[in-house]
Amino acid sequence: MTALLSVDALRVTYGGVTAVNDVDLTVPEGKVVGLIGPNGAGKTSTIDALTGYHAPSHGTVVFAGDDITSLRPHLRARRGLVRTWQSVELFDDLTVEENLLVASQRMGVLQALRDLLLPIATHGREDVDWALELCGLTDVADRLPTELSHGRRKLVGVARALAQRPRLVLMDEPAAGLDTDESIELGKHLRGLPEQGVTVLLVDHDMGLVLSVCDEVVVLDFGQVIARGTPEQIRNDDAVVAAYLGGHKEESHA
Ligand SMILES: Nc1ncnc2c1ncn2[C@@H]1O[C@H](COP(=O)(O)OP(=O)(O)OP(=O)(O)O)[C@@H](O)[C@H]1O
Repeated sequence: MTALLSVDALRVTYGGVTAVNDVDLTVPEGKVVGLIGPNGAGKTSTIDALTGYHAPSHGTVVFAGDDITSLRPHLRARRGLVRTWQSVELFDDLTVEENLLVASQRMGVLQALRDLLLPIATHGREDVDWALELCGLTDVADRLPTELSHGRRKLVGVARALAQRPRLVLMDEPAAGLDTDESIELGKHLRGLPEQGVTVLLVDHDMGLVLSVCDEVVVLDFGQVIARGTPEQIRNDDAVVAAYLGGHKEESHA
Protein backbone atom coordinates (compact mmCIF):
# COMPACT_ATOMS: atom_id res chain seq x y z
CA MET A 1 0.00 0.00 0.00
CA THR A 2 1.51 3.34 -1.07
CA ALA A 3 1.75 6.01 1.61
CA LEU A 4 0.26 9.26 0.35
CA LEU A 5 1.25 11.03 3.56
CA SER A 6 3.96 9.99 5.94
CA VAL A 7 4.88 11.86 9.04
CA ASP A 8 8.03 11.10 10.97
CA ALA A 9 8.83 12.17 14.55
CA LEU A 10 6.51 15.19 14.45
CA ARG A 11 6.76 17.60 17.35
CA VAL A 12 4.65 20.72 17.79
CA THR A 13 5.30 23.21 20.57
CA TYR A 14 3.74 26.48 21.69
CA GLY A 15 6.30 28.24 23.85
CA GLY A 16 6.91 25.81 26.69
CA VAL A 17 3.90 23.58 25.84
CA THR A 18 4.59 20.42 23.84
CA ALA A 19 1.29 19.66 22.09
CA VAL A 20 2.56 16.87 19.81
CA ASN A 21 5.55 14.76 20.71
CA ASP A 22 7.36 12.36 18.39
CA VAL A 23 4.33 11.32 16.35
CA ASP A 24 4.71 8.98 13.37
CA LEU A 25 1.74 8.71 11.05
CA THR A 26 1.09 7.07 7.70
CA VAL A 27 -1.96 7.68 5.54
CA PRO A 28 -2.14 5.17 2.69
CA GLU A 29 -3.63 6.35 -0.60
CA GLY A 30 -7.30 5.44 -0.96
CA LYS A 31 -7.98 5.00 2.74
CA VAL A 32 -9.92 6.82 5.44
CA VAL A 33 -7.68 7.14 8.50
CA GLY A 34 -9.03 8.41 11.81
CA LEU A 35 -7.04 10.50 14.29
CA ILE A 36 -8.75 10.56 17.65
CA GLY A 37 -8.00 11.36 21.25
CA PRO A 38 -9.41 13.17 24.27
CA ASN A 39 -9.59 16.97 24.49
CA GLY A 40 -6.15 18.55 24.26
CA ALA A 41 -4.54 15.36 22.89
CA GLY A 42 -2.91 17.27 20.02
CA LYS A 43 -5.18 16.47 17.07
CA THR A 44 -5.69 20.01 15.77
CA SER A 45 -2.03 20.81 16.38
CA THR A 46 -1.15 17.81 14.20
CA ILE A 47 -3.47 18.97 11.42
CA ASP A 48 -2.07 22.51 11.69
CA ALA A 49 1.47 21.14 11.28
CA LEU A 50 0.54 18.85 8.38
CA THR A 51 -1.18 21.66 6.48
CA GLY A 52 1.49 24.29 7.18
CA TYR A 53 -0.49 26.52 9.55
CA HIS A 54 1.93 25.93 12.42
CA ALA A 55 5.57 25.02 11.85
CA PRO A 56 6.63 21.84 13.67
CA SER A 57 9.67 22.19 15.90
CA HIS A 58 10.88 18.76 14.76
CA GLY A 59 10.00 16.03 12.27
CA THR A 60 9.27 15.62 8.59
CA VAL A 61 6.10 15.58 6.53
CA VAL A 62 6.26 13.75 3.19
CA PHE A 63 3.33 14.05 0.79
CA ALA A 64 3.17 12.09 -2.47
CA GLY A 65 6.87 11.36 -2.18
CA ASP A 66 7.99 14.97 -1.59
CA ASP A 67 9.22 16.53 1.63
CA ILE A 68 6.73 19.36 2.24
CA THR A 69 7.71 20.12 5.86
CA SER A 70 8.58 23.74 5.07
CA LEU A 71 6.00 24.42 2.37
CA ARG A 72 3.44 27.16 2.93
CA PRO A 73 -0.24 26.15 3.26
CA HIS A 74 -1.40 27.33 -0.17
CA LEU A 75 1.44 25.48 -1.87
CA ARG A 76 0.46 22.29 -0.03
CA ALA A 77 -3.14 22.86 -1.14
CA ARG A 78 -1.97 23.26 -4.72
CA ARG A 79 -0.29 19.86 -4.45
CA GLY A 80 -3.56 18.35 -3.27
CA LEU A 81 -3.33 18.51 0.53
CA VAL A 82 -6.26 20.50 1.90
CA ARG A 83 -8.12 20.81 5.19
CA THR A 84 -11.47 21.66 6.67
CA TRP A 85 -11.86 23.79 9.80
CA GLN A 86 -13.57 23.13 13.11
CA SER A 87 -15.78 26.18 12.67
CA VAL A 88 -17.38 26.57 9.27
CA GLU A 89 -16.73 30.13 8.14
CA LEU A 90 -18.84 30.49 5.02
CA PHE A 91 -19.62 33.63 3.05
CA ASP A 92 -23.24 34.15 4.11
CA ASP A 93 -24.04 36.52 1.27
CA LEU A 94 -22.86 34.06 -1.39
CA THR A 95 -24.82 31.00 -2.45
CA VAL A 96 -23.56 27.52 -1.59
CA GLU A 97 -22.29 27.13 -5.13
CA GLU A 98 -20.52 30.50 -5.06
CA ASN A 99 -18.85 29.58 -1.77
CA LEU A 100 -17.42 26.51 -3.50
CA LEU A 101 -16.47 28.42 -6.64
CA VAL A 102 -14.40 30.85 -4.57
CA ALA A 103 -12.59 27.92 -2.97
CA SER A 104 -11.95 26.18 -6.26
CA GLN A 105 -10.14 29.16 -7.79
CA ARG A 106 -6.44 28.53 -7.85
CA MET A 107 -4.29 31.62 -7.63
CA GLY A 108 -1.16 32.22 -9.68
CA VAL A 109 -0.01 32.85 -13.22
CA LEU A 110 -2.15 30.09 -14.72
CA GLN A 111 -5.20 31.55 -13.01
CA ALA A 112 -4.42 35.01 -14.36
CA LEU A 113 -4.11 33.60 -17.88
CA ARG A 114 -7.40 31.77 -17.51
CA ASP A 115 -8.99 35.00 -16.29
CA LEU A 116 -8.10 36.52 -19.63
CA LEU A 117 -9.36 33.63 -21.68
CA LEU A 118 -12.45 32.32 -19.87
CA PRO A 119 -15.51 33.90 -18.36
CA ILE A 120 -15.20 33.76 -14.58
CA ALA A 121 -18.35 31.66 -14.17
CA THR A 122 -16.78 28.68 -15.93
CA HIS A 123 -13.76 28.45 -13.61
CA GLY A 124 -13.80 25.36 -11.48
CA ARG A 125 -17.42 24.66 -12.39
CA GLU A 126 -16.81 20.94 -12.92
CA ASP A 127 -15.00 20.61 -9.62
CA VAL A 128 -17.77 22.48 -7.83
CA ASP A 129 -20.52 20.34 -9.40
CA TRP A 130 -18.57 17.22 -8.48
CA ALA A 131 -18.13 18.36 -4.86
CA LEU A 132 -21.79 19.37 -4.54
CA GLU A 133 -22.86 15.99 -5.86
CA LEU A 134 -20.50 14.08 -3.56
CA CYS A 135 -21.89 15.88 -0.52
CA GLY A 136 -25.52 15.65 -1.59
CA LEU A 137 -25.82 19.43 -1.92
CA THR A 138 -26.81 19.81 -5.56
CA ASP A 139 -30.40 20.64 -4.62
CA VAL A 140 -29.30 23.56 -2.42
CA ALA A 141 -26.58 24.95 -4.71
CA ASP A 142 -28.51 28.21 -5.19
CA ARG A 143 -29.40 28.70 -1.53
CA LEU A 144 -27.63 30.90 0.98
CA PRO A 145 -25.76 29.05 3.78
CA THR A 146 -27.98 30.79 6.36
CA GLU A 147 -31.00 28.97 4.90
CA LEU A 148 -29.47 25.55 5.63
CA SER A 149 -29.46 23.37 8.74
CA HIS A 150 -26.24 23.22 10.78
CA GLY A 151 -25.60 19.73 9.39
CA ARG A 152 -25.80 20.85 5.80
CA ARG A 153 -23.65 23.91 6.48
CA LYS A 154 -20.98 21.54 7.82
CA LEU A 155 -21.31 19.57 4.59
CA VAL A 156 -20.77 22.79 2.63
CA GLY A 157 -17.49 23.16 4.57
CA VAL A 158 -16.50 19.66 3.46
CA ALA A 159 -17.63 20.31 -0.13
CA ARG A 160 -15.63 23.54 -0.19
CA ALA A 161 -12.46 21.57 0.57
CA LEU A 162 -13.36 18.94 -2.03
CA ALA A 163 -13.95 21.62 -4.69
CA GLN A 164 -10.18 22.09 -4.68
CA ARG A 165 -9.90 18.51 -6.00
CA PRO A 166 -7.59 17.33 -3.23
CA ARG A 167 -5.73 14.05 -3.15
CA LEU A 168 -5.87 14.16 0.64
CA VAL A 169 -8.35 16.05 2.79
CA LEU A 170 -7.72 16.56 6.50
CA MET A 171 -11.00 17.03 8.29
CA ASP A 172 -11.04 18.76 11.65
CA GLU A 173 -14.18 17.69 13.50
CA PRO A 174 -16.65 17.72 10.60
CA ALA A 175 -19.31 16.07 12.80
CA ALA A 176 -19.13 18.58 15.65
CA GLY A 177 -22.65 19.78 16.43
CA LEU A 178 -24.35 17.26 14.13
CA ASP A 179 -27.20 15.09 15.35
CA THR A 180 -27.08 11.31 14.84
CA ASP A 181 -28.86 11.33 11.47
CA GLU A 182 -26.67 14.13 10.14
CA SER A 183 -23.57 12.28 11.33
CA ILE A 184 -24.67 9.08 9.56
CA GLU A 185 -25.31 11.14 6.42
CA LEU A 186 -21.83 12.68 6.68
CA GLY A 187 -20.33 9.21 7.17
CA LYS A 188 -21.90 7.98 3.91
CA HIS A 189 -20.34 10.88 2.02
CA LEU A 190 -16.92 10.35 3.63
CA ARG A 191 -16.95 6.63 2.89
CA GLY A 192 -17.54 7.39 -0.80
CA LEU A 193 -14.50 9.64 -1.14
CA PRO A 194 -11.72 7.04 -1.70
CA GLU A 195 -13.40 5.68 -4.81
CA GLN A 196 -13.45 9.26 -6.11
CA GLY A 197 -9.68 9.47 -5.65
CA VAL A 198 -9.77 11.34 -2.34
CA THR A 199 -7.92 10.00 0.68
CA VAL A 200 -9.11 11.19 4.11
CA LEU A 201 -7.55 11.90 7.50
CA LEU A 202 -10.50 12.36 9.83
CA VAL A 203 -10.30 14.01 13.25
CA ASP A 204 -13.49 13.76 15.24
CA HIS A 205 -14.91 13.10 18.68
CA ASP A 206 -17.86 11.19 17.25
CA MET A 207 -16.69 7.63 17.91
CA GLY A 208 -19.64 6.14 16.06
CA LEU A 209 -18.63 8.03 12.93
CA VAL A 210 -14.89 7.36 13.23
CA LEU A 211 -15.23 3.66 13.97
CA SER A 212 -17.75 3.12 11.19
CA VAL A 213 -16.02 4.98 8.34
CA CYS A 214 -12.29 4.55 9.02
CA ASP A 215 -10.08 1.79 7.67
CA GLU A 216 -7.64 2.43 10.48
CA VAL A 217 -7.45 4.66 13.50
CA VAL A 218 -4.58 6.36 15.32
CA VAL A 219 -5.14 7.43 18.92
CA LEU A 220 -3.33 10.34 20.54
CA ASP A 221 -3.15 11.18 24.21
CA PHE A 222 -1.05 13.98 25.70
CA GLY A 223 0.55 14.50 22.28
CA GLN A 224 1.70 10.92 21.78
CA VAL A 225 0.38 7.93 19.85
CA ILE A 226 -1.00 5.43 22.36
CA ALA A 227 -2.64 3.03 19.89
CA ARG A 228 -3.17 2.38 16.20
CA GLY A 229 -5.13 -0.29 14.39
CA THR A 230 -8.43 -1.23 12.84
CA PRO A 231 -11.62 0.15 14.41
CA GLU A 232 -12.16 -3.26 16.01
CA GLN A 233 -8.69 -3.26 17.57
CA ILE A 234 -9.12 0.30 18.81
CA ARG A 235 -12.51 -0.46 20.32
CA ASN A 236 -10.91 -3.16 22.47
CA ASP A 237 -7.63 -1.45 23.28
CA ASP A 238 -7.05 -1.06 27.03
CA ALA A 239 -4.90 2.07 26.67
CA VAL A 240 -7.60 3.75 24.59
CA VAL A 241 -10.35 2.87 27.02
CA ALA A 242 -8.22 4.15 29.90
CA ALA A 243 -7.41 7.42 28.05
CA TYR A 244 -11.07 8.09 27.43
CA LEU A 245 -12.26 7.15 30.88
CA GLY A 246 -9.37 8.36 33.02
CA GLY A 247 -9.73 12.06 33.60
CA HIS A 248 -11.66 12.70 30.40
CA LYS A 249 -15.19 11.91 31.52
CA GLU A 250 -16.51 15.15 30.08
CA GLU A 251 -16.40 13.52 26.65
CA SER A 252 -19.71 11.79 27.05
CA HIS A 253 -20.08 11.37 23.29
CA ALA A 254 -16.72 9.64 22.88
N1 LIG B 1 -2.05 28.39 20.31
C1 LIG B 1 -1.76 27.67 21.40
N2 LIG B 1 -0.98 28.17 22.37
C2 LIG B 1 -0.66 27.45 23.47
N3 LIG B 1 -1.07 26.18 23.68
C3 LIG B 1 -1.86 25.63 22.73
C4 LIG B 1 -2.24 26.33 21.56
N4 LIG B 1 -3.03 25.51 20.80
C5 LIG B 1 -3.13 24.36 21.48
N5 LIG B 1 -2.44 24.43 22.63
C6 LIG B 1 -2.29 23.36 23.64
O1 LIG B 1 -1.76 22.23 22.95
C7 LIG B 1 -2.38 21.04 23.43
C8 LIG B 1 -3.05 20.31 22.26
O2 LIG B 1 -4.12 21.11 21.78
P1 LIG B 1 -4.94 20.70 20.49
O3 LIG B 1 -5.93 21.78 20.23
O4 LIG B 1 -4.03 20.33 19.38
O5 LIG B 1 -5.70 19.38 20.98
P2 LIG B 1 -6.96 18.66 20.37
O6 LIG B 1 -6.70 17.20 20.52
O7 LIG B 1 -7.23 19.15 19.00
O8 LIG B 1 -8.10 19.12 21.37
P3 LIG B 1 -9.70 19.30 21.13
O9 LIG B 1 -10.24 17.93 20.91
O10 LIG B 1 -10.16 19.89 22.42
O11 LIG B 1 -9.87 20.19 19.95
C9 LIG B 1 -3.35 21.46 24.52
O12 LIG B 1 -2.69 21.34 25.76
C10 LIG B 1 -3.63 22.91 24.19
O13 LIG B 1 -3.96 23.64 25.36
